[in-house]
Amino acid sequence: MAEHEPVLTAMNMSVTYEVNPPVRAVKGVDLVLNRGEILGLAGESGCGKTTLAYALNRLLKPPALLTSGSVTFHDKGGADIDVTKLQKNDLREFRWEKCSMVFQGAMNSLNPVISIRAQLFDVLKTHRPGMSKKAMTETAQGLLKLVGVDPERLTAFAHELSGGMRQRVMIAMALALNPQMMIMDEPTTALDVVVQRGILREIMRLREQLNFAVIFITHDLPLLLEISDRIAIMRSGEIVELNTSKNVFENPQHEYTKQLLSSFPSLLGDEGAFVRDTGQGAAGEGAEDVGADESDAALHTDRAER
Ligand SMILES: Nc1ncnc2c1ncn2[C@@H]1O[C@H](COP(=O)(O)OP(=O)(O)OP(=O)(O)O)[C@@H](O)[C@H]1O
Repeated sequence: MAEHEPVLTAMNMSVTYEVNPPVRAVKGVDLVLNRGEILGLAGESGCGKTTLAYALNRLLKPPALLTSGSVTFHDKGGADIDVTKLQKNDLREFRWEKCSMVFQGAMNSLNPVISIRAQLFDVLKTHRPGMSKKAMTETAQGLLKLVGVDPERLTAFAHELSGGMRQRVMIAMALALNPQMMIMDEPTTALDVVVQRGILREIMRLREQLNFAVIFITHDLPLLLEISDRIAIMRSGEIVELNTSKNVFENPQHEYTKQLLSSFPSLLGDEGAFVRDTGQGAAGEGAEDVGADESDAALHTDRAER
């Protein structure tokens, strides 16, 4: 659960795409992510969610330009890291060791010609150079187990895994160096609903177990209401409302939040249609869920990948 101790503080973030005419995609955004919390970032397509995430992780490329803002990472060792000033190795280390990212299409970015083991080993060899082969194997097996994939699958190639399993492997990679925070940008959108739910439960269970914080980006507000501690509502490059999930749902303040809520009819159904998962139940369900999800993943692989 969230401890109200910040792990990341972003102030006055503004990003412009320097095209003609310029697009001001993010405008003066302040955001604090607390240690161990899931912070949902919601808003319709094009409102600037991905651009903001890239700015936080220093992944912006031209024509995107950070025109203002600071990002401070509060390391668990006590040091404050000015992310906007990090260079080369320090930036590389920050991106995987402290703050990792899972993208929507991540599962398609697995290398098709080398095994899952080789890809996990690559991460470990680069960031943990002294690690023995035995230790790397154990770590890689442990990571797959963590995300509910049979460690036997280490020798598999990407095409031998379902879409759901590949996305789980990407989450394992993002977890490989035990980061303090993760940015997940539509990590399950390309998957069918059953596989999606299995992975979301897994993410919630893992965050209970490992206590990393998550910025979870999606346009799917009902999903965020279920999994997030707090939700930031973004519109036209600005965060117009930021509150606990409960308050966003029960007592939305901004007109746009109200509109967004009303655009999901399922949220307005009979009482009981909306059930917020506390994460407690999810922790115990992990193992069972994996089996269900894997068989479903196998059944629906084609659909998930279309
Ligand atoms: N390379 C680019 N050049 C110009 N404008 C861009 C570029 N990339 C994004 N934009 C614009 O920046 C704004 C924010 O885009 P962004 O992708 O961050 O939104 P988003 O909320 O993540 O959308 P989605 O949910 O569709 O991914 C949009 O108006 C988009 O058209």
